[in-house]
Formats: sequence, structure tokens, C-alpha cells
Amino acid sequence: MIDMDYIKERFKAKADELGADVKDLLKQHGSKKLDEVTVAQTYQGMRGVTGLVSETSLLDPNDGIRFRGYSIPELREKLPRVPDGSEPLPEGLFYLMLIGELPEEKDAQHLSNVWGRRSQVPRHVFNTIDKLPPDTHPMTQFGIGIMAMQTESVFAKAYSDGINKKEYWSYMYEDAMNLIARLPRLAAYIYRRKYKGNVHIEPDASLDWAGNFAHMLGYDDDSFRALMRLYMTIHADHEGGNVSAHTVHLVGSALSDPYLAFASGMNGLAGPLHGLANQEVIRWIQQLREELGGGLPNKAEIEKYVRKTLDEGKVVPGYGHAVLRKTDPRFTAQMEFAKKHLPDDELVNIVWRVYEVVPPILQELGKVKNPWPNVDAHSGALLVHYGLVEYEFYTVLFGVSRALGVLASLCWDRALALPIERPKSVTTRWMKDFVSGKIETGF
Ligand SMILES: CC(=O)SCCNC(=O)CCNC(=O)[C@H](O)C(C)(C)COP(=O)(O)OP(=O)(O)OC[C@H]1O[C@@H](n2cnc3c(N)ncnc32)[C@H](O)[C@@H]1OP(=O)(O)O
Ligand SMILES: O=C([O-])CC(=O)C(=O)O
Repeated sequence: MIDMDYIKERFKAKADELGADVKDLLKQHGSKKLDEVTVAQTYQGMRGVTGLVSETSLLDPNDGIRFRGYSIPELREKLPRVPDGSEPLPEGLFYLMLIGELPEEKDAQHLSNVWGRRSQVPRHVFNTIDKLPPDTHPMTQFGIGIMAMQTESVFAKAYSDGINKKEYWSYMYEDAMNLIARLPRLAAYIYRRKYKGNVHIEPDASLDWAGNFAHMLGYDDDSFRALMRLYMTIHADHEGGNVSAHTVHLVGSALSDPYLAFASGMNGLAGPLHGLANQEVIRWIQQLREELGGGLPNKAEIEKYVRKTLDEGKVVPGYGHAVLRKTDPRFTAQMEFAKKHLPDDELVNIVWRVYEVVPPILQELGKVKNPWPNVDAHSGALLVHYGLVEYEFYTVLFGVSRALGVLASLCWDRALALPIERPKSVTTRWMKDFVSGKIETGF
């Protein structure tokens, strides 16, 4: 038996409403052309092809991400906070993404309580992590931990017992809520085992989701908690086509439960062109510092180092984006946080100097479509300031946050009963026949 909490009831009401709208939209305009696809797009990452629906957020190439219409500066102003807090509660963002309306304080508080109550991670998950060599990359441990937790899926069990299609969303919702609740504990366990002598910190039920995460990691400073709330908010979602979100949507479309789908998305986030770039940025800056023997490098030294990176056929981590065409507002939000809390931090000042040097060099190459920094260019330097220096762990933090967006989206996918995803692929032989006119029409 599944309980109907009031947020779940609200979600169901919203989903019924939107479901009816979508039905109507398809009936009236289902055959209207939305896009045309070129041969180049088919080979080049489907860039610019509109082929997915994701309700939780929408990206503008110049202005960046908006969550249900709200920009990051607006969210920092409008979402509920802890008393005297300076940054939004990620619980509020989750509510906004799920329900489509700004939450009241009590809604965010309710989610803090629900997630707090559901946060227990089964012992066998920790036992599974304990079997891994300690030097296993934290993202690999994270993926394995999520997979080990799949034993808890209420959707998988209900499906196996036999349920009506109309009930799928309800079990998926429960899994999504349980998984979000448990991820900080799993992530903190991985961190403390690998880097803090396997000494673990019990959750503090009086804290909010991100505050408790900071606490379990071992960072109880108020300003670090504020950073975690901001970090968990701004990394949560980036519309539907990015590798992690698309993967969760795709795998979920096979009715794989949220544990399976989310673990798949995390394997995508673990790639250096996606979420792993945050660790690469810190590694790259540290190598620069080592080469120069420490201190704040001047612009000429940074320029030389950037050119060396490019000459070696490597990318400059934290710069460029598949869709954005201006400085990422998530970078700017972190820069503002740093200006307020740690303006004199040396590493942060290097990040800011790199920001002055890199864009014109990338622009000069003539092929880089976006020479500006993305979210990953700034996040590591803030963490280092507070003592969280173990940069291989950074993408796990990103992953915990990303759960909010992709799992809210997964709830929508099932509530709208979206079908299994299966686009068409062709061979180059087929493509040649098509362009030479041997095949006259597409499929
Ligand atoms: C949370 C996130 O996922 S944000 C992205 C995090 N990733 C990074 O920061 C890694 C560095 N950046 C990159 O590799 C790229 O900019 C990506 C992967 C983010 C986007 O890739 P694309 O959409 O293919 O970028 P774009 O169309 O501009 O690429 C054109 C060329 O410029 C190169 N380029 C793009 N960004 C960079 C960069 N930061 N440094 C050097 N070269 C770059 C590409 O490698 C490509 O070169 P090629 O034609 O020789 O293969
Ligand atoms: O949108 C993308 O492709 C990558 C990105 O910034 C994210 O997923 O946060």
C-alpha cells in the first residue's frame, strides 16, 4: 500500500491536467513539423535537434537555464531558505520542478522531513562499497552503491507482482523520493571511507537535506552548508538533452526503475566532457601551480599554459558548452558566492584570472562555439577553500544534486505515460545512397 502525501496528490493533479493538455495538443497538432534534421546533425551529436520533452527546466543559449521559468538569480531570491539562511533550499527547487509552482516554506520543510525519514541506507549497500578497492574512483563507487540499493525498488517489486499501467507513476514517485533521500548518506559514506579513515558521521535529523549532507561529509561550518545548498540547487537540472538527464530518461523509458535509470545517468555524468570536468579543472590548475612553483600566476603564465594544453591536443576543462553560448549563470552564481564569502582565496583568484585569459584564446581557434566558462570551471575552487580538497569526489556532489532534476523528470515521464524511446539510426552506406538520390525518401 502506497501512502498519498499532499505533495504527491498535488503532483497527480498537475499531471492529470498536463496529461489532458498533451492529449489535446497531439490530437490537434500531432502532425505539425517541429524540426528538420540534416546529415551533419545526425553525425554530430544531434546538436540543435528538438526531439525530447522535459518539463522541469529549459535552456536559453544566452541566458542559461531556467527552472520552470525562473533564472538562477530569481531562485536565489524566491525559494525558501533556512532561518537566517542566505541560499535557497534544494527541497524548494525540487518542489518547483515537480509541481511547476514556487513552494511555500512549509512545502520545503515537508520535503526535508520526508527525505530525513526515508534516508536510511540498507547495510548491504555499505557492505558492497566496503568490498571495493579503496582507490576505486568515487563515481564508480557511487554507481555501484546505487545499483546495490536497487533491491529497495518498490516499482520493480510492484511490476513483478503485476500492476496496472496507470499505477506506474505512483511507484516510480516513491522510488524517486526514497532514492533522493538516501543519496547524501551513500555519498558521505563513500567520502568518509575513502578519505577520512572510514570514520562515519551519523545523520542529524534536525538539518535540511543539503545541510545534513554537509554535516555527514564532516563540514559543519555555516558557510559551507550555505555553499552546499547553493551547489545542490544550481547543479540539479539542465533541460533534458544533456548526457545524464537524457540517459535517465532513455533508460527509464524501458520501465527500468529509478535506481537502474539513475545509476545509468551517473555513468554518463562520470565522463570528462560532462560532470567529471569539475575535477579536471582543479587538477589542471594544480598542475599549472606545480609547474610555476605555487603562488598566483600572472596572465602571461596562464596564457602560456593554456596554449600548451591546446598544443597537446587537450581541451581546456570547464570551458565550452554544447548548447550555452555565454558565461554559464551557474558559474556567475558561484563567483558571487565567492566574492561574498572568500574574495581573497588564492585558488578562487586563479579561477577568476583564468576566466580573463581563456575566452579570447579559444575564440582565436575559430572552431570553439562557446569560449566561455561552464559550471565546472568554478565549483572545485570553492570546495577546496573549505577543505574538501579530494577532487575525485566532486562529481559525486554533482550527481547527488542532479538526482533532483532527473528524478523529478522521471516522475513526469511516467505520469505522462511516455513510451519507450527508440529513434531511427542508419548506416553510412544508407546515408550515401540517400544523398545520391538512390533512396528517394526517408523512412
Ligand atoms: C556540466 C557539463 O557537462 S558542462 C561541460 C563540461 N565539459 C568541459 O568543460 C570539457 C571542456 N569542454 C568541451 O570539451 C566542449 O566544449 C564540450 C564537450 C562541453 C562541448 O562540445 P561541443 O558541443 O562539441 O563543442 P564545440 O562544437 O564548440 O566543439 C568544436 C571544437 O572545439 C573544441 N573545443 C570545444 N571546447 C573546447 C575547450 N574547452 N578546449 C579546447 N577545445 C575545445 C572541440 O573539442 C571541437 O574540436 P574538434 O573539432 O577538433 O573536435
Ligand atoms: O547541458 C549540458 O549538455 C551539460 C550541462 O551543462 C549540464 O548537464 O549541466
